[in-house]
Amino acid sequence: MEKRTLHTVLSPRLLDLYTLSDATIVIIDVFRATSTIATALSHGATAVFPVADVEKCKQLGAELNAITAGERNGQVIEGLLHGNSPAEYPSTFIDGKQLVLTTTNGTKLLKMALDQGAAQIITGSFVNLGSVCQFLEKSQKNVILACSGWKDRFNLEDTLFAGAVADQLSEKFAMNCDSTLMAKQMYQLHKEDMTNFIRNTSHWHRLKAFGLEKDLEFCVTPGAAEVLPLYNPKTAALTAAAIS
Ligand SMILES: O=C(O)[C@H](CS(=O)(=O)O)OP(=O)(O)O
Repeated sequence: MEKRTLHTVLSPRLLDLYTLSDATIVIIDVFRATSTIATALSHGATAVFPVADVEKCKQLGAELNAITAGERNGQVIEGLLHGNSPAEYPSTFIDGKQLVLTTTNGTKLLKMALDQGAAQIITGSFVNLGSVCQFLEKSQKNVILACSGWKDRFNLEDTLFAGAVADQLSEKFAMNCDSTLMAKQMYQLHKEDMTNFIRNTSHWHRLKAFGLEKDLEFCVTPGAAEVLPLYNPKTAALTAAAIS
C-alpha cells in the first residue's frame, strides 16, 4: 500500500500551493493560540470557537453566553475580558464553559484553511504533541502541517513543532517535501535544548516585552496539555476528540 504524504507549509501565504481537500490540516501556532486552545480543552472547556475577527467574537460570545477572549499583537483586545494566555484557563475557571477566541495569527490561519476546502482540521502545539502524532498515525488522510508564522512571515517555533511531528512520524508517511526535511533536521539538532533555542526567536522577544516568559516556557513543554482539538464544521467549534 502506498504511504500517505506529509507536507509542511511554512507561512499562511503558501497555503494555497497545497491540496487540502484530502488532508488533515494541523494548524500550528505555538506562541500562543494553539497552546491556549489545547490548555482550555484539556482543562474541561466544552468547546473553543476560533473566529478571525473581533466583532464576530463579541457577537458569538453574547449569543452563546460564552467566555470571549482575544488579542492582537500580544495584548488583550479592548472590550474582551480575557486574552490568549494558557495561564488564564485553569480548570477552576474554564471547566464546563465555552470559549470564543480570536488571535493575530492562529485563528486567522484556521479560517483560511476552512475557506480553502480543508478536509479535516486539528490544532497542535508542543503541549499536545503526543495526541497530535497518535491521531495522525491512525487517521487515513494525508497530512499538512500548517505553520501560522507571524503576520505571514516564517517563524522558528511553529517550524520546530512541525519538525517534532515529522520526526515522530517519519516511518509512517512519505515526506517528499524540503520544508518538512528542514523542519525535521532543525528539531533533531535542537530537541535537547528547545527552551534555549526558542529564546532566540523574534516572537519570544516580542512577547517577553509583555512579561510573558512563563507562558512561552509552558508553550514549549511537550505533553503539558494532552488533548486532541478537532474542528467540527457543523458547530464551527474545536472540541476534545477521542483518538481511536
Ligand atoms: O498572543 C500571542 O501569543 C500572539 C501574539 S502576536 O500577535 O503574534 O505578537 O498571537 P497568536 O495569534 O497566538 O500568534
